[in-house]
Amino acid sequence: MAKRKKANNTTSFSESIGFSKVFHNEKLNFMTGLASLIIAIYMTMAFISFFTTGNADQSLIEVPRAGEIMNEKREFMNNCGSIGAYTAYYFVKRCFGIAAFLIPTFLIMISLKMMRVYIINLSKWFICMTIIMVWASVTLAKFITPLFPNSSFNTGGDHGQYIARWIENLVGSPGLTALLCLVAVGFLTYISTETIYVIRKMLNPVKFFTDRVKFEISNNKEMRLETESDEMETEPEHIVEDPDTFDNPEAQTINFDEDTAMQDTPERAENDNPKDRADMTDTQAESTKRTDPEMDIKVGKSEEKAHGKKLVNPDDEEMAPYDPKLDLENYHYPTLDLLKKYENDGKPYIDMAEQTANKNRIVEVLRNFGVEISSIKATVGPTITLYEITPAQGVRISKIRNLEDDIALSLSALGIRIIAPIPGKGTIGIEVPNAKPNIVSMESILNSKKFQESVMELPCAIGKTITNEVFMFDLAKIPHLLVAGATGQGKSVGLNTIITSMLYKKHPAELKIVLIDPKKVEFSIYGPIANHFLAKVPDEDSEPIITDVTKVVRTLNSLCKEMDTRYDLLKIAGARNIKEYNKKFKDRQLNPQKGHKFMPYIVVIIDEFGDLIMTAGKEIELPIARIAQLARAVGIHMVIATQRPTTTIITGNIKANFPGRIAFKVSAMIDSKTILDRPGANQLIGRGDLLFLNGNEPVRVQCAFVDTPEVENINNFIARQQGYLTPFELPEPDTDTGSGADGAPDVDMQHLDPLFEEAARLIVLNQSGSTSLIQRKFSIGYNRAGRLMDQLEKAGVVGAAMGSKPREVMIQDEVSLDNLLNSWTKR
Ligand SMILES: Nc1ncnc2c1ncn2[C@@H]1O[C@H](COP(=O)(O)OP(=O)(O)OP(=O)(O)O)[C@@H](O)[C@H]1O
Repeated sequence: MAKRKKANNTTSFSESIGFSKVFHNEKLNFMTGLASLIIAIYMTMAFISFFTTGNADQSLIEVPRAGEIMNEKREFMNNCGSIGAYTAYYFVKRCFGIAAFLIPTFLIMISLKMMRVYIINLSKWFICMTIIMVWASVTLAKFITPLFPNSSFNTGGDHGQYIARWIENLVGSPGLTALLCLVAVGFLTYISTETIYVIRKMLNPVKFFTDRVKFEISNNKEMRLETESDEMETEPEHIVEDPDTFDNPEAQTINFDEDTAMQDTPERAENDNPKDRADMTDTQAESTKRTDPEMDIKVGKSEEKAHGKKLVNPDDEEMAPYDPKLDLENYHYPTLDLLKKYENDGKPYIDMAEQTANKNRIVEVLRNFGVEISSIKATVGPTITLYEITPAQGVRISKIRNLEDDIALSLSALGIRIIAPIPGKGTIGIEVPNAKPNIVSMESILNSKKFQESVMELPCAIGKTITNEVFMFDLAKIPHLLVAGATGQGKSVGLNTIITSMLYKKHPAELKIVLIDPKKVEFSIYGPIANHFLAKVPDEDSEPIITDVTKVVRTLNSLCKEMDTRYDLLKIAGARNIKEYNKKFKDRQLNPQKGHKFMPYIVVIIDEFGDLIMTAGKEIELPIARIAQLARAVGIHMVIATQRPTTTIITGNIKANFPGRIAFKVSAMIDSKTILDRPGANQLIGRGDLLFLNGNEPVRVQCAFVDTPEVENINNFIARQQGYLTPFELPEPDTDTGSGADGAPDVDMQHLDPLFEEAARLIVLNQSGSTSLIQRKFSIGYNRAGRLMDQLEKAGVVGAAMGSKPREVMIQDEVSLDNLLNSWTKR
């Protein structure tokens, strides 16, 4: 698992003022938040009281005497005592005047955030409030205080007065006024671009009343229609930039390319139609002339509507498409400021001396072995440099391939890999690890245009290639992924990277994750988002992350059942896959009363799959293979990880059904062959260096690094928002016994399970008819425990199954149980 990494990174505001650590402890957070709230209220009361008592208390504060602060004789008039008087004196009188009220206001915001009442972007509010406070203090001192010449109270405080006087000395009163206006306008523009329109309107009011519609053609490719009117009935469309969501300006910029826009927007396509063009009125046609950008448009009187008969089917009228996100319509996707930035993020560090030395050594070694090359080119990646060699005419590729170890020796570096030839190019690649590897941050990956603009169903951005491109794949297309690598080489970080990138793109209504974690520690950080993103079989045990081996079988069987149900629904709906089905459902072509429902994607992530196979063997392998074979079309995808890439764990059955493979560094070539069907993974350098295979040739990728605090931040961000009431419920799996005529299962009571008697005693002693209790106590699989339970039902020890609840225990004490058991064993 990712250890906490100390990196030289830029810290966020909350980190720098020490809040980020506090934010991780819920109780501490709450109490600190509550304390700040009380302090803020106290400050506000002291400030208010200052207006009536400030003068009286001033002399006591300015000429302090020993012990006076104890206020034993109640010399201080302020309602909040001597501390209140001092606080108010300092902040209101000495600092910001009336504007000092913003200090307790900001404190209230901090407390509300810490108590998780609201999600507040504190850094943004801090900047805004500081600007307002400083500005207001100077403005009040300049303009309001002179209105009350007899008052000893200065509305802008000493700070305002001092700054106002200082600027006035430099630029005079008009200069100060202009400066204050400029700051105000600049600030309002920062808050909202609407300010620009208002100011334009104020500067040229006549034009705004006369020119209500204007066409603006900014360049040949773009044609923008700006309609500005005082009585605008429809709001102009703005692209709202949410600074909280993504701070990559490039990715937020939407370029409208003429060609694609014409294809994409139906309105444009219509206008492009020659017939429609002919129908355009002269006035409209003229409006598109670029040489005549300004014109009036008269809207002709529209035809009167027919009354009486309804032209539209009343049922169709309300058929707005179904939106699965409506349940959590205020859900905010995690923001990029939750992730860390690193030094040199995204930019490879190029050490020219190192590059030249490597090049010289490669050329020299090859020459020593009689291989001449005609050119060599280096591409520096985050952790690896690729040297592309073009051999001289007549040189055999196999000759260079055989020199792998010699080149590695001469470069005295581990992790050299030779790709001969590079697919699609007539060159040979030699990958050499950089002396100073760069960390690829998750932030740099998710903040890329490629990720933000991706329209993949399940986008997984896992890192950067050697050429520094963001590497992504669509898990929905893969459709199942096998991750393997020796311990400590970056598997867990890799799994977190996959989960994180999906969390950044998917709404809780669209994605459900089943987390299986036999190691018990890897996925526990995802506990807080259980009600948003996790799925589980309903059980008396509320833990949504499955750590118990016996429960894994149950969950996998349940997933098989969900898969079968989904296939049935797809069949009835006449859809070939989940995408088509969900589209039909959204278009309201499927009736929810007939069992149809919106299907979220389900991603099953199993860490340490090897452990499971060792303990439960076929019981695990069979459902996994079944899901892997069939579940693709119904949106169930699997990612399984193991640190033991042996053929006993990654069996032929598993391999055949997991076309997507990620190999982190492994110790032996044979392991690499097991995962990738070829060597290569044994030559990686670890720490997230991986080979991704899906089809032909593996791609070398440096996995993005996301550490535990980052994942916690993301999860807390999601957890603070409204979620569903429970994790997504998977169906109760079937036990493999049928039902008898009496409703009780068809059970073979001639061959009682050897654990029958012990299980009966366990149930009676605990007075709990729980299958998982039997599983846990005897460390047996779900199927066997289920069969035992059925035998106990038939014997009359427990009642019938009651869904996910434990069964009723029919025998109250051991004496009655002994009698019952005797009767059964005698038969
Ligand atoms: N992409 C990465 N970039 C930089 N360092 C990494 C990366 N991935 C992993 N590391 C480093 O390697 C360490 C081990 O990673 P990780 O915990 O993911 O290994 P693992 O294969 O899951 O090990 P185990 O199987 O024992 O859990 C991390 O703490 C981190 O220091």
